[in-house]
Amino acid sequence: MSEVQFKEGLEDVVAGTSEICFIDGKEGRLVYRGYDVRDLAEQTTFEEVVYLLWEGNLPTREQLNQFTTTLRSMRPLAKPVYDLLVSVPPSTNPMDALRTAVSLAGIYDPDAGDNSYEANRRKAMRLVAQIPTMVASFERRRQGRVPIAPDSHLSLAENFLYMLHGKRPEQFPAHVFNTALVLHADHELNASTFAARVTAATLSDLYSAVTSAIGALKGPLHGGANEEVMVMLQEIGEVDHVDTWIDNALAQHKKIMGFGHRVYKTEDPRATILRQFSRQLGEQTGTIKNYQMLEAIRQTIQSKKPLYPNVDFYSGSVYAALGIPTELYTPVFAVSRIAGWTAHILEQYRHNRIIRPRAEYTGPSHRNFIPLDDRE
Ligand SMILES: CC(=O)SCCNC(=O)CCNC(=O)[C@H](O)C(C)(C)COP(=O)(O)OP(=O)(O)OC[C@H]1O[C@@H](n2cnc3c(N)ncnc32)[C@H](O)[C@@H]1OP(=O)(O)O
Ligand SMILES: O=C([O-])CC(=O)C(=O)O
Repeated sequence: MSEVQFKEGLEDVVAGTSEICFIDGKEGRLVYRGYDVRDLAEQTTFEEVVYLLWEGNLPTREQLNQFTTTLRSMRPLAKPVYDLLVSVPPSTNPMDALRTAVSLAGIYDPDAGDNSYEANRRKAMRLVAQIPTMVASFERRRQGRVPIAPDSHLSLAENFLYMLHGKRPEQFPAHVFNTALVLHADHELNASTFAARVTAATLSDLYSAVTSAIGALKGPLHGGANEEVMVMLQEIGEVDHVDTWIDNALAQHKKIMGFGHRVYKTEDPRATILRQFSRQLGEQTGTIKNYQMLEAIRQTIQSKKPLYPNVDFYSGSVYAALGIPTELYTPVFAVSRIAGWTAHILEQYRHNRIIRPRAEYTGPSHRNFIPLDDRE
């Protein structure tokens, strides 16, 4: 029998060191490179946060101009990647389309095969620039429409909404979407980032690491929960039905999507900010019912259990108010989290040791071998 101690789900296990992101789960604080996410949320562009996560410091205006100019020039997709996205069946799950497009993009990356730091930094930039184009192009395909080419005059947040809807967004929706991207950019060793680091730690390439991460993000216990919250709202239907629906779900020990967190033992600070946007945008766009139902769910749950909303609880209602279809909520998470994944992959390459934990063996101990013809 193994002498190795184990914690189910690796709860509270410290699996590495990182300079990128700090979470105070008791106080409900999220910090990127020393900056509280509440300060960054209202005052920075997503591009500044990408720079911060990668470089460790906020850029000067000149550095930011150079950085965004390069990012904007990298938005168009390689032709085979574009062709893939407009040819897979429209019924394809958008996360599957994104995972496959990212994997294919790795083959056509001009730095493919080069695992130097500089090449990986350029690959990371291409992915931050191109994942929005991939997600929007596939959404147009799903709708039976022609993809819209990126507009290099627009910020990353504005350009994504433009590629989705075919018109430049108003200032407030673009600001809200930018803030959502800032809030989702990194979160320490969450499941998808851990998957990315495990792959990178074998010294596999950056695209393989990001493909691993996308697969992990898709699951409903992680990034996929934001879509499940909207499915739950549709199932409940009316604010008046919330109490009964939640009572039944809890009695059946069902997990309420968008609630609970491995690290936060209080409200997720990102949920607090997104709740305000959910209400504001809900009032402005006639989608306030989503917010009202979410608040009724929160009150019902919190009257029974010390459980708190996480980032996925309100994000869908914000995206719905921005005209983003439910099936895109998790891909939109990837549009932002690519910043954190790549920051962690680059950090892993800089101080690498293969990640290889142990398992506590719970199978049978010694058994006598029986030749094939003697087995019953
Ligand atoms: C971006 C993100 O990934 S944020 C997370 C998104 N995921 C979700 O919203 C899915 C719903 N939530 C969950 O499944 C979980 O809370 C997770 C996966 C986020 C965290 O899981 P864990 O840290 O393993 O917590 P665990 O499942 O052990 O829950 C601890 C206790 O809280 C309860 N609990 C946790 N989350 C929920 C929930 N969403 N609904 C109901 N009860 C819950 C559990 O039943 C358990 O209760 P018990 O001790 O009486 O058995
Ligand atoms: O940290 C986690 O486990 C999940 C999460 O909130 C995130 O990835 O943003």
